[in-house]
Amino acid sequence: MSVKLQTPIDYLKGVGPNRADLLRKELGIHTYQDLINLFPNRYIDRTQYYKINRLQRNNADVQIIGKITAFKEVAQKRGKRLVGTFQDDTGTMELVWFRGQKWIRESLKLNKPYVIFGKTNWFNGKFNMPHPDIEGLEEHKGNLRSVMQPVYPSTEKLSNKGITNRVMSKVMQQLFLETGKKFTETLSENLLTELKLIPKSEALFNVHFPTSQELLSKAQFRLKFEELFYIQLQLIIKNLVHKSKIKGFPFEKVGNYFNTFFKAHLPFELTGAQKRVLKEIRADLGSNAQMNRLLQGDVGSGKTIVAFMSMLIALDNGFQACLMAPTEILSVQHYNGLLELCNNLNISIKKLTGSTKTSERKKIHESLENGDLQILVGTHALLEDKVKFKNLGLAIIDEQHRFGVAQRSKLWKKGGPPQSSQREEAKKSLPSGEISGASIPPHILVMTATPIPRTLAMSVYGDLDISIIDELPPGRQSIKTVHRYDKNRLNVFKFIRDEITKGRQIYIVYPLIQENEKMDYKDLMDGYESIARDFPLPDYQISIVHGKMKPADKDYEMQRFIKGETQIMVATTVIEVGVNVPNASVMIIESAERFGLSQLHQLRGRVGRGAEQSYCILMTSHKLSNDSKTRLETMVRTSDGFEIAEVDLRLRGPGDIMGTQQSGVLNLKIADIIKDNDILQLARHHAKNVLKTDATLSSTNNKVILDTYKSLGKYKNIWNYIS
Ligand SMILES: Nc1ncnc2c1ncn2[C@@H]1O[C@H](COP(=O)(O)OP(=O)(O)OP(=O)(O)O)[C@@H](O)[C@H]1O
Repeated sequence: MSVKLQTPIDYLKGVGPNRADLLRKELGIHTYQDLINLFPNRYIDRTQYYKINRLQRNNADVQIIGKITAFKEVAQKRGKRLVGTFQDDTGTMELVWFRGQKWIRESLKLNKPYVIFGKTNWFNGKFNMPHPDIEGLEEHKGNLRSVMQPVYPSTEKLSNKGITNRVMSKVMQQLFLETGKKFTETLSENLLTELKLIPKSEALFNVHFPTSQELLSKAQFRLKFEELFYIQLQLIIKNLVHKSKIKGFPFEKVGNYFNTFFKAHLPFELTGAQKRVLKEIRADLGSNAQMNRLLQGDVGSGKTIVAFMSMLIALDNGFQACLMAPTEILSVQHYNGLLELCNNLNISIKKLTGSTKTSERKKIHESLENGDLQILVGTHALLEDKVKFKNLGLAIIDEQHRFGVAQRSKLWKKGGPPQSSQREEAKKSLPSGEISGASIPPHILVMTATPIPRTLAMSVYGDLDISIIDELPPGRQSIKTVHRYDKNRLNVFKFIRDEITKGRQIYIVYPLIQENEKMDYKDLMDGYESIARDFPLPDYQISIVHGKMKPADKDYEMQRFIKGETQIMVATTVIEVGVNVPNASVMIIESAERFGLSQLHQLRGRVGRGAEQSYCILMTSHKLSNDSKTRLETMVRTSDGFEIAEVDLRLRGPGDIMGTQQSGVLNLKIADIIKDNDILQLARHHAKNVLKTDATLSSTNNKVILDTYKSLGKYKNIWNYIS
């Protein structure tokens, strides 16, 4: 059987070289197996028949039994059309063909019972059906698709090239005929029995030729479960292998740095969530495995202190730590924040960014290599080859979405040479025969302020451990969010004046979308000028920050705002992540309809960081699309980052959410990451269970799972294994 499924699609009767080419190019179908795994995306109920006198205008999926009583050719502007009079016991209508007329005339017989299927139009006082799907009544009765007709994805696109849905169904029938309808089972007996799943062969048959809704549902459930099960199995195994194979340095103790800070210098009491997450990190760092953890926390939830205290554990064990942020502004801010926290602890900390002067750079390189420097904060400048640590024990990455996996792995190699003394010490505590020092990577903590819907996190980051800070520090007031139109601008400006009089600061953010950069900069500069007119010197001071400014100028403007020397900050989204100015209490987002939901949420997170009541005003001037309306309404309704992320996922689909590209979620053939969330949870639960009792999948019962798992490519196509 396996030989058969690998057969190139050209060999299937009814395909031929032209169709084979189309199938390959347009649908990526090369073999019999690819074809079997092209699942229909919907089904038409073909047990219902219309009567001609019950037709309404523009009915889709209409099926009628009747006969053709006459043909005529009608001249039209270019060429002619063929018209057939079609009659049932209630009336007549017309069938129309604009091409293939000769063949139609030859193959269809007058007065023979036919079943026609298609979309009806109303033209010249009559119903007609152009290019109907047509078959003899007898043939129709014996046809499997006469119950529920599958509609295959993309056939619409290909139907004018000859691959109609009907052709696809025929080809599929032929395929099942040639393969004998028998396919190797790919789930274990235990799973089949426990979950009452139908066998593989039955599922494949019923998904392509369903004979009832009930069987179709069972077939879909089984195949969706299977698809998600193997993705989850793969992710969990990856995580387990990581934990058992990739050794990390066990940070055994919590020492002076941590304890002194905790007892004497903690600026506030930690929230329950911060404590829980710190415990999770502490447990990772103390184990023999390398930590590979994602720290999710909504904007303003207090990730920085967690990051800092994790660094203290590294320092307590004689290791260095680093923190990498995606932008200069953010890394400077992190640096300033951490510098303050380091103040009483006598810790050496430096920052390294693109604008660090060469002489300073040299000093940093030296002190990193000789171990004098304990913490380095910076941008991707940290990844440069010249940056060598003596013994990097913990690397923290803020907002890794912007860095990507390749850069994350670059940090892995920065651990430092194996001969350093702490490394030697740490190695001694590893079980004997483990990986050599050179290949022991630092622990990695990835922080993100963009909540990732749990469903997606499970699929995309299933191989990372995830910690969530789901509690805001006490005393935070919710940010009042409103949507205002351009015509309300005067009121909005009055509101800004009032807030400034109270001593608050204001952000005004303009969109900046790369494709339209020129226009956007013009909008920003026009906006700036108009604000400068309405808020004139010397009463008002305005900062402006955008991506085209030199880093030093940006920093200067940013610092003026942070110090409270300016009251208004006009900016593009460069201030989107992480910027922390507690006195800023109003966020005005211009052309808010142009921002994505998670971006709006991030921007709003820049206010509400102090004790004062804060506001977010979403300004729009244009007519809104439905999606934009949903985005703005969601922002006004809720400030829960996870809820917002769920809506975002529904609106944009997983494809646009960063990080999904590397995962299997985009290649799903039958399951839907959003709609099939329940099946996903079930699949994850069972994948975990199977591995809990039989981690190596070596039991007889799990042999089928092991075989299937082994034949999986790197999620490229989870269905490449039936044989
Ligand atoms: N437990 C706490 N109690 C009171 N204030 C806290 C607590 N934790 C953090 N904060 C304060 O809350 C503010 C936000 O914290 P932080 O900057 O760490 O948030 P964040 O999670 O990094 O958010 P973002 O991703 O938006 O930068 C800071 O001013 C910080 O000092």
